[in-house]
Amino acid sequence: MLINPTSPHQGDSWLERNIVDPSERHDSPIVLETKQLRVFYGENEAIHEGDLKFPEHQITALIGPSGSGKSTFLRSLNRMNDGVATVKGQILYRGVDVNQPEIDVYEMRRRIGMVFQRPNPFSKSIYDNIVFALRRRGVTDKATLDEIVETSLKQAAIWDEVKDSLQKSALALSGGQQQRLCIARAIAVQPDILLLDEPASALDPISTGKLEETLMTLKQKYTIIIVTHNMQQAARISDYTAFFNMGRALEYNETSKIFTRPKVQLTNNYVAGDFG
Ligand SMILES: Nc1ncnc2c1ncn2[C@@H]1O[C@H](COP(=O)(O)OP(=O)(O)OP(=O)(O)O)[C@@H](O)[C@H]1O
Repeated sequence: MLINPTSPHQGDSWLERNIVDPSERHDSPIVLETKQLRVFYGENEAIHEGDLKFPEHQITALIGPSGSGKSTFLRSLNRMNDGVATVKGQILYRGVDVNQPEIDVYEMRRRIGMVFQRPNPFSKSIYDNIVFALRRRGVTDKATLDEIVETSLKQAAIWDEVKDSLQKSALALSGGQQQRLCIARAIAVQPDILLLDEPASALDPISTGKLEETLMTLKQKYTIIIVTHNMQQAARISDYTAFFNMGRALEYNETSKIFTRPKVQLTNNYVAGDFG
């Protein structure tokens, strides 16, 4: 079926969709799953079809044109949209719905951490950025904190650059270093999943390359879901890719298939650069 992306919305039937279930083709368990997800900003329904399953220790990229709902979808996964948007349907983290009223949101966000588009270190030392959440959780032993600082900075591939200046202000770091510091801060609390919303969009190509290398290493320990506008980046680093359009996940498959043999015409048009 030929689809014209500029066609007016004509109900569901005109859209082809092709969503795979990674658990059918991959040994990794599913750590996060959305079911019948719908997200509203007031009357405006920003997500109306986004049932996806995210496999453990894989990188999944969310791609699609501006305004297609990628960030809204991502931010719903750990309830960053609380108070801003209304979320309907289920978001199952290891089988538990994160939207249940009894969920401890603070603890849930420890397990499902987020790194934002612009690096947002606290106006504190590099060391204090990493230990901030740990101290709030009652960890005070200096040797323990020192060890976590070193491990987190090493995992985020920034240790060698900052190990001699841990007491320096985080704001004195370059943008790329600040973003890797924010990743170190997110992993210091031992999350299970890392959500990243266009983490390289404010970075130069060299910093972007370092960030991508870091993410490829981190997937050995964490499940990663990343929103990116950069198609090459999605192709380089992700195992699975979901293509969003007009509030729907239209196609979801292994990244190599999305970029070489997409099944939905609109995905093909998008990855070929015909619109966006
Ligand atoms: N805080 C908000 N309040 C009201 N509407 C919003 C809000 N955030 C997003 N939207 C709307 O929801 C829709 C999806 O936006 P969203 O930012 O999720 O898309 P996106 O695919 O991430 O776009 P981009 O690639 O430009 O960041 C858009 O119509 C947008 O205007």
